[in-house]
Amino acid sequence: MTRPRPSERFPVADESLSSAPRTTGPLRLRRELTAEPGPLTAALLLALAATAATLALPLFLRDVITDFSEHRPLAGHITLMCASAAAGALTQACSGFLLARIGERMAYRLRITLMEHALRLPLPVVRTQGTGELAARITSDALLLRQVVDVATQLPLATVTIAATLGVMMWIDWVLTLVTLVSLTGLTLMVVLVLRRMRANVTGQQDAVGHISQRFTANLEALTTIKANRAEPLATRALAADAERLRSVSLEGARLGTLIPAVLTLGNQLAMIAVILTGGARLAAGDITAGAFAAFLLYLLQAVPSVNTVATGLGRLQSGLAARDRCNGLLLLPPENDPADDDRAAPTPLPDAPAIAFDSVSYTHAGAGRPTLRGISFTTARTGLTAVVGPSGAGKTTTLSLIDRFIRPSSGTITVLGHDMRHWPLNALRARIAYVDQTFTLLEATARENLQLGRTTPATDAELTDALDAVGLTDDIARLPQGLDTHLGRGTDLSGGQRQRMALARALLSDADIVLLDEPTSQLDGLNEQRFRAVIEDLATTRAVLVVAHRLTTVQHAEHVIMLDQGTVTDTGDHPALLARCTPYQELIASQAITGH
Ligand SMILES: Nc1ncnc2c1ncn2[C@@H]1O[C@H](COP(=O)(O)OP(=O)(O)OP(=O)(O)O)[C@@H](O)[C@H]1O
Repeated sequence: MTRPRPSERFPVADESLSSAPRTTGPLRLRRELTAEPGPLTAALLLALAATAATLALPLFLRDVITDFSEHRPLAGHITLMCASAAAGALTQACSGFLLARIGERMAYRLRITLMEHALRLPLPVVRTQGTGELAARITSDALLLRQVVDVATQLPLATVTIAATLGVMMWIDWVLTLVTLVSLTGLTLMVVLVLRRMRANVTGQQDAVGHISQRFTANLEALTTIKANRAEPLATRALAADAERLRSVSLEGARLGTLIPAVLTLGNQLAMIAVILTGGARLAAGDITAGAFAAFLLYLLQAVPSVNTVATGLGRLQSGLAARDRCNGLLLLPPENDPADDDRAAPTPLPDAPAIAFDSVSYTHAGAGRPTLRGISFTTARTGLTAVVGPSGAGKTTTLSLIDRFIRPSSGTITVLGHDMRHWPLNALRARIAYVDQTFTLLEATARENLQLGRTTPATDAELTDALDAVGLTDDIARLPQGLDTHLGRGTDLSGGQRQRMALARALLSDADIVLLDEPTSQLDGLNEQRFRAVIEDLATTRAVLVVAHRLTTVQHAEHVIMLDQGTVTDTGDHPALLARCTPYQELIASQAITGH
């Protein structure tokens, strides 16, 4: 089975980006910065040219002044000066644009990699991480990383400038150069100390950003409950505490940020004092001429901006490294599919095997004190309706989650269409199963796209119409502003019952062998419930339908009922048989947890 290419999973606006190298495994900053060596070299050369043009200006100015004093024509040198200024501006702009382009492309690749990886994480891991925390990686962390790109040209240029200046200084006077180097080493040590603290601080800031966006997202998702319970002040207090944490850690960052220029100024001044004192003594001793000493001081002053550039560049690099570590915290979480999935062929279903077979399966939710499922065993036929019943918290949803491999058993074996679940590549397994969960969430996409999720080939209009008719949604969809092409979510939404029927229509349109339905009638009225029963009975003639049921009407029509209680299978059989012999089942019916609507 081949894995879809990135451009198939995420649409690529700029075609050239689909061939841009993408990160696999942990993110490495150097590899990312040098992912496009051609444009990066061009940006570096253009920046060099801009620097050269700027450096040439004083020389032309000197010539113009000489022309003035010697009454020679000025046109030639003025033209050269203007051309040099224009070339400097142009090359600087081009270099800046190239760098911005490299940075944006790097952020694009990074965001795609992070989003793709997050979507492939196991559901329990995503829940533990938190949606807001994960979202912060593709917003603020990616932004920090994007800003590191400028450093890729600034640092080498400034380093070359410093090295060249030091070379000339060494040529003028090696003793003074040594004094400068010792002073600069002291300065470097101080800056390194501040930078180390800055990196830890940036990590703290980004964690605080993730924390606050997590809580805010969770509150927005629960807004109806918050409003209904007048819990806005409570929610605001918790958010304010997070905002306070972010403020305090950011202030500490700002304090460190202001330390760097202060340390630089102090270091530069100390270097200058040391050089003046030593130079003065050498001048008095006749070891250096006044002209050479003046030239040395000028070069020292010229090196200062480059030293500052290196220090601020290293500061940005620390922020980038902190963001890289946070991104790697996500990228190093193992995805839910096995690494070997890509190379594994999907097994062929065995004709006589049951659709699903559980053999002594146990499962404990992460963080739960005791097992949710304890050694459950059952089988379901290749076609027909199986109802899973049991009191609330018995483990019904957990059982369905195991079948679609959202979670993996702690022990025991699950067989799907005759093959151990571990032998199915994840995509191939899920292609065999249609799952309608309790939330009936719609994607922010058109009604047509929502209906066809999970299909390998697009459905024809006739197939869509048949599915909508079967679940009684034809009129509801026709009333939407653009019918099937109406974008759902945000402004235009469907009711709970309509969404439930959309989910059922999606199951109808799928070519899955197994259909899992988790309490599919909870939001349906009487008429739609009858429709629903007809649909699942129809589905069950050709597929295995496993339904978590709370209504007697559904259970009565099931060929097979699995009674779960406190994580164990209490009994299996058809409705009359269980009613006759299974006390927990009788109690369930009597307590009207299964109602006779
Ligand atoms: N993500 C989770 N983390 C920890 N425990 C969980 C998690 N999800 C479910 N549980 C626990 O597992 C047990 C079984 O939950 P499950 O959702 O499977 O029950 P159910 O039979 O479907 O219940 P209901 O009919 O109320 O939907 C419950 O006790 C529940 O508290």
